[in-house]
Amino acid sequence: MDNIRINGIKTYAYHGVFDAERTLGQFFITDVVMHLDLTPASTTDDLNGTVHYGEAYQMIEEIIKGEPVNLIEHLAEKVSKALFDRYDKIVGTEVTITKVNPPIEGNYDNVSITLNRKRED
Ligand SMILES: Nc1nc2c(c(=O)[nH]1)N=C([C@H](O)[C@@H](O)CO)CN2
Repeated sequence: MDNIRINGIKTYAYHGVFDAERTLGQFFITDVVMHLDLTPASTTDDLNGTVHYGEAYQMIEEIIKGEPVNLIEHLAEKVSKALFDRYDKIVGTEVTITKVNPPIEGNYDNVSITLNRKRED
């Protein structure tokens, strides 16, 4: 299946279980894969045959900057649902959210979760 990817959306936001995360905030990186048939766009050279990734970016960024939630899993679910609701052409999504510097002691680079979702008809 063809796909459109938006990679490395870096956003400062206030999601997390702990009070400190809600008050201080932290950086989140969001990577999105949208599965759809790109043949209409690739054959006609018409933007109407695909998803405008600039518009999708704005919507995703608004969600990440929006109402704080506890879990990055829930945040990813909100992004995925919004993409399906806004774009009929999308048949599947992969949303990865990374906490760049979470308040967890240890030697590691970062933490992330990935949700894979298919359109339910
Ligand atoms: N699976 C998850 N585990 C944890 C999350 C999360 O979003 N998903 N969040 C936290 C805290 O908010 C974290 O930032 C610091 O421990 C804990 N575990």
